[in-house]
Formats: sequence, C-alpha cells, structure tokens
Amino acid sequence: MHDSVQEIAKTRRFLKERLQRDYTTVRGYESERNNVRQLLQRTAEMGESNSLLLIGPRGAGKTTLINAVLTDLLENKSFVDNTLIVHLDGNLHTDDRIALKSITVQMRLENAADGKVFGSFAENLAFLLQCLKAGDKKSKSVVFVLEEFDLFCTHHNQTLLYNLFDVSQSAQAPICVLGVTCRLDVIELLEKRVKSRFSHRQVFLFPSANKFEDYVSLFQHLVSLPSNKELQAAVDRIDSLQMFKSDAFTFQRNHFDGIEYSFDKKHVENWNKQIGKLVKAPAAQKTLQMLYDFDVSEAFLKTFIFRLVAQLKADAPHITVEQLATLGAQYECDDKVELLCGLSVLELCLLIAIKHHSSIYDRDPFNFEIIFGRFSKFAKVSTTMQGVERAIVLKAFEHLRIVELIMPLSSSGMGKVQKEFEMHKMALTYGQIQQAVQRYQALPTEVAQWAQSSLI
Ligand SMILES: Nc1ncnc2c1ncn2[C@@H]1O[C@H](COP(=O)(O)OP(=O)(O)OP(=O)(O)O)[C@@H](O)[C@H]1O
Repeated sequence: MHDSVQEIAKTRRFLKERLQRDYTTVRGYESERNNVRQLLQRTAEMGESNSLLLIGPRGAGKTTLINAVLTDLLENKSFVDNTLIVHLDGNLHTDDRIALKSITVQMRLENAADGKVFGSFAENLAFLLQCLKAGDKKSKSVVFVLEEFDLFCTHHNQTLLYNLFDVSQSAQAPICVLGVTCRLDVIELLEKRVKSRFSHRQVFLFPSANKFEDYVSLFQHLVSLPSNKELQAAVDRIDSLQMFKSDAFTFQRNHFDGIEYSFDKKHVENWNKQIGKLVKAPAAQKTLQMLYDFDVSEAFLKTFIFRLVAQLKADAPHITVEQLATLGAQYECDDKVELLCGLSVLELCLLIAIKHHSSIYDRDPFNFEIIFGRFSKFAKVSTTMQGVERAIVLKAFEHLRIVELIMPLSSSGMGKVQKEFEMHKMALTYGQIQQAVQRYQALPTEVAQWAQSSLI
C-alpha cells in the first residue's frame, strides 16, 4: 500500500490547514469583489481616500472576500510598495486607546511615537499618517480593515471612527477604511458627525444557495488532494498574504513552515480515486443531502469536513461512507435526549414523575413538593430508590432546573416563595423522555417500567 503512515499524517495536516487558512479562494461575489478591488487600487495608485462598509450575515464570506482581493493585489508590485494594511477587530480592540496602540505597532511606528505626548486622538493619528510621508515623495496609502465594525460604534464618542472617516474625507493622507459587519442597521449606529463623514458606500453580501450538485462537488474538492504543482501555488498564495500582514497579525504566520508539502504521486491518485468513489456512493449522497438541507453554507460544510478529516489515522487511512454517516447522524440527533442520557438515575426518575404529573393534570405546573410526593410513592415500592433522602432529591430537582430541563414559571417569585413550593413547567416533550428511557444505559428495569406505566 502507498498510504504510508507519514503520508496519512501529511494528508490530514494539509487538509486541515487548507480548510482553516485558505482564505484566498472565494466563490461567487464577482461584482462585489471588483468593487472592493477597484477601491483599494485607487487608494494605492492614485492616492484617493475612500471608505466602504461590507455587510453580510455571519459566515457569508466577508473576510474571505477581502483577503482574496488583497492576495490578488499583492501580485502588483506598486500596490505592495505603496500600501500598508492595518487590521483592527472590534472584539480585540475594545477601546480607542488599544486600537491606536495597535495601529502604531502595525504601522511600525512605535519608535517614532515613543515618548511623544499628544493632545488629542486626532493629533496622534495625524502624526502617524504624517510619518508615512517620506520627503517630498508621495505618501504611502493605508488600508484600515475594521472587522466587527459595529463594535467600534460603541466606543466612547466614536473617536476612532470619527477621525478615520474625517481623514478619509479630507485630503490629509490617502487612506481607505473598510468596515466589515453583519449588522444591516450599522449606519444607524453612527453618530451624526461620524455619519456625515462616511462615504455611504455599502456592499452587501448575501450568500446564494448552491445547487446540490455544486455542494457535492465542493465537498469533493475540499477533501481531494491537489497535484504537487497546484499545492505549491496554494501554499505560496496563503503565505504571501500572511507575510504582507503586519507584525501584530502574524501570529498565524509560518504554520506551513517546516512541513514539506509534497505528496507521493501514487498516494494522491489513490486518495482522489477513493474520494471519487465515496461521493458517488448512495449512502454518502444521502448524508450530504441531509447536511445540505440542514445548512447550505460553506462555513458549515468546512467545519463538518474538518471533523471528518480529524479522524484520519494510520489504521483508518481513508474517509469512509460509514464515518460520513456516523458524523452526519450527530447533526440529526436530539441534543436534549443526549443531555437526558447523561443525567443520574435519580434525576431521570424525577423527570418521569414530572411526566406522570403532567399527563394526569393536563400539563399543570408543579413544584418540588408535588413531584417529591409522587417520587416517594414509587421509591417505597422500588428496590433501587428506597431510602433516598429528601435533601438529595431536592438537589437533583435543582440540577434539573440549572440545566433548564424544567423552568420556573416566573422569575419575580424567586426569593419570596420557598424553593420547594416554587412552580415550574417542563421544557421537554414526553417523547424525549421516552427516548431517553429507552437509550439510557443500564437503567434499572423497575424505573423503565415505571416510565411506561400510566397508573402511578
Ligand atoms: N463565497 C465563499 N467562497 C469561499 N469560501 C467561503 C465563501 N463563503 C464562506 N466561505 C467560507 O466560510 C468560512 C467563513 O467565512 P468568513 O470568515 O469570510 O465569513 P465572514 O462573513 O467574515 O464571517 P463573520 O461575520 O463571522 O466574520 C470560511 O471558512 C470561508 O472559507
């Protein structure tokens, strides 16, 4: 066999890396991509300042689109020479001071700014931009990419946004501000003075649903291995982008380093042949159809494949139909039933008591006392539950509430009503309890019988 242990390890690592880090191949969005590309080009080549918001739902491919455009532009030498890219993220740069510090670092101007005292944010930013002007040569352009743009709107006075948009509107220095967000109403979040400085250029990304055949070929593409030539191109593309990003964002860099990404030709052939067979198998098609119905997005498919690829090992060197089906089944299963199967027998007994109470009293609310009474009747005649103390049963009842399998009727009652008398309702269907009883491992027979009976 050509599938040596090393080749399998390499395959697994390569496929995982590609799924995680190949942000450069974007499918669709042609016009949106051109739009962003032209804007960046104009900033770099003509020194125009611009601002633009890229808006779309989570996982729509906004970041991917920007990275793909940047990678394209990196092939152009004048763009590389004339441009600096600064990445900011609303989740990381939670206030303007942190953001400014990061901007300074990413522009590699810590030394120039060291020891200087600035009167205002605007002064500081102006200084940084001024530093980019070298003698009488034209100034370098700066592209600011603001991920989670909406979070910057919550900063005090929106100072960063105000200043960036202000510069982008005046002729101080060529900058391009690209905001990325999933909030459609983001414009409404801007203060009046900020809004008036924004160019109101907005690009919306709405993912169009793939056809099922395209979904299957995408799956096949993502799990197939490229030939060695294509492989090198892919690795170079990813690395060139990483190298270009400034130091503050190089934490992901060089992941590809130290690994020789060349595969044995025979191994690639075998692997791809096997994948070709896999996607044609009816059982695999069924699983893919289920995934397609569940979520058509590429982001979801990639996560699924990642989990699949992670299972590759020396004694399981191929992706099989069975693995695909088992993993797919996990998306179909009921999480609540899984949770019920992890409860203790006592907790499950309480749920059975609740179920009996609900079916007798037409889903009337219940409290601990009611359920304890019902449980005690069963415990008296049972061998496994006899002698369980009340305090322990109360603890189990409270646990059911913590994991939200039962819910208090009103939160206002808390504190006033003693906890044993607080009314609750069930957040489960009878079917879910029934399924859990059937699937629970080593459940005492008497408990299972009690769950079936309608007498108690
Ligand atoms: N059109 C597309 N082409 C290629 N990959 C895509 C596309 N759409 C989504 N993806 C994939 O989906 C995943 C999420 O994409 P990305 O991070 O770009 O989304 P996003 O819109 O920026 O999400 P968020 O709002 O969470 O930042 C990535 O793995 C990306 O490769």
